[in-house]
Amino acid sequence: MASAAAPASFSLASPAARRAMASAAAAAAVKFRRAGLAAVCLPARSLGSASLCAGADRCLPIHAPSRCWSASSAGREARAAATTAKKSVGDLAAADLEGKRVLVRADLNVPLDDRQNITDDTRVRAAVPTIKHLTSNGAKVILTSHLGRPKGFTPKLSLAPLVPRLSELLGIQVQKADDVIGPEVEKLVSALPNGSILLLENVRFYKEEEKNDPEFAKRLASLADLYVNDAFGTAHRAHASTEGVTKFLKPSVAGFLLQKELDYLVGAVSNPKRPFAAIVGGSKVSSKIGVIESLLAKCDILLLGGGMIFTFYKAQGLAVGASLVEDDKLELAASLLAKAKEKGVSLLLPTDVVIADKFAPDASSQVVPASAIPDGWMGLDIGPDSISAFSSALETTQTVIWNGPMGVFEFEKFAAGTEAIAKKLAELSGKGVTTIIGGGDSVAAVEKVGVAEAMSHISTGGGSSLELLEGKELPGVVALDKA
Ligand SMILES: Nc1ncnc2c1ncn2[C@@H]1O[C@H](COP(=O)(O)OP(=O)(O)OP(=O)(O)O)[C@@H](O)[C@H]1O
Ligand SMILES: O=C(O)[C@H](O)COP(=O)(O)O
Repeated sequence: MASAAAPASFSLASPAARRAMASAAAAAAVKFRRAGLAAVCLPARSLGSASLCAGADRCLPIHAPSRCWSASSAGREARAAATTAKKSVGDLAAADLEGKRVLVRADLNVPLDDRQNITDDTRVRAAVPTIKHLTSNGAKVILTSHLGRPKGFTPKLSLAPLVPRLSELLGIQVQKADDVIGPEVEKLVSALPNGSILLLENVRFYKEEEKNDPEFAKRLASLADLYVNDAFGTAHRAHASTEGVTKFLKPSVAGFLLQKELDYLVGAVSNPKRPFAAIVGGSKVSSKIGVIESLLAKCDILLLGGGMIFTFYKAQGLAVGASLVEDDKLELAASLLAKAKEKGVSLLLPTDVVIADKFAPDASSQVVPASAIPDGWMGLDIGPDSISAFSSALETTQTVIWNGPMGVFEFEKFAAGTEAIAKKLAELSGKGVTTIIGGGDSVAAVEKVGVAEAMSHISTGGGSSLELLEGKELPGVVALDKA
C-alpha cells in the first residue's frame, strides 16, 4: 500500500468537506469567499435522518413509511420506463446467492468528528437493506467503500469506526480486514461462513482505485463471485470498485438503495405524475445550469430561489444592490427565461426578498419588493409574498423535486423561505404528492426543520444526484447488467 501523502482537496458535497467545515466552524466561524461575498460557514450539511421502515420486504430508509417501496409498486414501472433500467439484487434467485461471495460496493463515506465518531449515519443505514437481503439468503458479503479522499494509507480515514454501527444495524458482528486486496484478505474471505460480512479497508488507500486500474479491479473482483453496486453517492465516479470490477464479475447488479435513487431521480422525474414542479435554489446559477435546462424539458412549474435569482433580476434590468450576481451569466439567465416561455413552463421568480446590510447572521434586515433593492443591500432570502406564491403554486402539483435552498438558511434571520418550502413539501407529501429532495443543502434544510421522514425520497448523493438531474449517465450505473 502506498504511504500517506498530501492533504486531500475537498468538494463542498463531500463528507470530507463537511468534516472540514464542521471543525472549522466549531473553532469559531470560518470566513470564506464565495463569489465575492464573505460568508460565515456553518456545518449545516448532512444527509437525511429517517428511520428504517419495518415490515416491507424491500423497504428502504430515508422515506416516508407510507411510501415503502415494493417490487409491485409504481417504482418498478418508473424504473422500467427509465433508460437506466438495471438488473437488481432483488432479481437474483436465492440459489444464486446461497454460499456465494458477493462484492458489495456501498458509499460509507460518512462524516466523522475529531474522535472518529460518526456524526451522520444516514449512508450506513441506507446500505443495510441490501446487505441484510444478501446475508439472509446465505451469501458471504465482502463490503467495500471509500472514506474521504486519502492519498495513500491514512489511518484517520480507516473504515474501522464503521464496524460497530454496521454490526449494530445488521444484527451480526462485521469482521474487518486491514487491507483491500492481497493474501491476508483472501484468507479471511475463504474462511467466511455463509451469511457473514467482511468489511474491506478504505478502497481509496490504493491510488489504483480512482485511476480505475484494470489490474487492481481484477484483483478486487477475484475475491468474489458476483457484484452488487449500492453506492449511489459514488456512482458518478468511474473507479475500480464502482466500474472496473463489473468487467470481471457477472452478474453485476444494482442494490436496493441505488435502485430507489434511480426510481426517483430518473423514473419519477422523467415520467412524473403531473403537474410536476421543480424548485431550484442554491448559491449560483452557473452551478445549476445543467439541472435547470434538463428540468425545463420535463416540468410544468419552475420555482427559482437562492442567490441565483439576482442574476435573473439583473438580466431583466432590475437593480440588485450588493446581492450575489454572476455578470457573465446575464445572457444565459435571459435565455433560460425565454426557454421556459417557449416550453410553456410556468417559471416563478420571487416577487419580494429579505435583504441584509451585510453577509452575517446578525445583519440588519428588511423585506422589499424584488424591484426595490437599495444600493449596498443584498438579498439573502425570499420574502413572505414569494413564500405564499410558491406555496400556492405547489398546492396544484403531484410531483415536486427540490434542489438548493431558497436563502442563506444557515443564518436564522434568512432561513424562513427555505424552512417554509420544507414544511410545505412535508404537508404535500402527506396528501400523496411525490416529494423528492435532490441532495446537497436542501437535504440539510429538510433535516433542520425535522421533516425528513415525511418526504417520498431524500437522495444520499451530492454530486451524483446533481449529475442525474442534469440528465447525465452515471458510470457506476451504466456498467451494471441490463434488467
Ligand atoms: N441569496 C443568497 N446569497 C448568497 N448565498 C446564498 C443565497 N441563497 C442561498 N445561498 C447559499 O447557497 C448555498 C447552497 O448552494 P449550493 O449551490 O451549494 O446548493 P445545493 O445545490 O443544495 O448543494 P449541492 O451543490 O451540494 O447540491 C448555501 O450555503 C446558502 O447559504
Ligand atoms: O460524498 C460524496 O459525494 C461521495 O461519497 C463521493 O465522494 P467524492 O466526491 O470524494 O468522490
